[in-house]
Amino acid sequence: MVAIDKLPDRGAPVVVVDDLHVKYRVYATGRAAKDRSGLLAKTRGIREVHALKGVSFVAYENESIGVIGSNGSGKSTLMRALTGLTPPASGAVYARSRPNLLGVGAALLPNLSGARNIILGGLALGYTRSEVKELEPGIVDFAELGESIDLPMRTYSSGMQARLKFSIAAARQHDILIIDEALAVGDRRFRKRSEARIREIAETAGTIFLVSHSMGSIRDTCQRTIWLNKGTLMMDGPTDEVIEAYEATRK
Ligand SMILES: Nc1ncnc2c1ncn2[C@@H]1O[C@H](COP(=O)(O)OP(=O)(O)OP(=O)(O)O)[C@@H](O)[C@H]1O
Repeated sequence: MVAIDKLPDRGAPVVVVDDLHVKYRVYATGRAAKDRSGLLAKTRGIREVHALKGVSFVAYENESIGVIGSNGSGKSTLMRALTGLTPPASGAVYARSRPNLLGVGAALLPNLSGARNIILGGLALGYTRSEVKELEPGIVDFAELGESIDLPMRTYSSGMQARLKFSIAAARQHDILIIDEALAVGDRRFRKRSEARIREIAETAGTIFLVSHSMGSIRDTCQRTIWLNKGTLMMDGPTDEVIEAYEATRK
């Protein structure tokens, strides 16, 4: 069901997803079950997971798009496909510029201080060295980590780590920014501030995808929402309508 024409005025198209299919090939070890002849049962071997099954949509300038769906519905797969990290089995993703995934986590090192990780995370997101230096005080302020900024990151709580990651990624304007569940672990006050920052990025010509299980965050941040179910696009339209339909199926 597509209710896209009910959305307000559109800017230029920024991302086009065209009949996107993604498949994972996994080696299943299977259970050590033997059949009656004493041979291993055929639960082992390469198995294919068809994670996205023909997803299509267009994202425009200035949009914050919520991405919802139950566990395993394909949300993270779709986001990784947008960044080019996961190749399509068929179909295509066209983007005006390379989308940045707010998941600098992989690049951050637990034994380095928050301050050193700001440099590392900034570089991983493609900021220049001088940009990182310039942005650093703002990042430290936004993360509100106080003196902990000089302690190793392994001493941070998961909420503190999430704040640092968000602050690094949101310090700069992005053309296309993908935020996958990063807000879920922060406290309420930080969540509100991050949501405000997301709206700001979207207003100044960015396009944001926010993947979340928190309908509150999606409602407060996104005018448009995409609902994925078992790898297919169930609905794409105004957030209130999509969340209402999604919640109706979960009662
Ligand atoms: N690296 C991988 N290798 C094999 N299968 C994978 C891989 N990543 C995801 N999958 C499978 O693809 C499907 C979609 O997973 P995905 O992580 O995209 O869902 P999701 O909607 O983001 O879930 P969640 O809400 O739990 O984060 C699932 O069946 C999952 O098991």
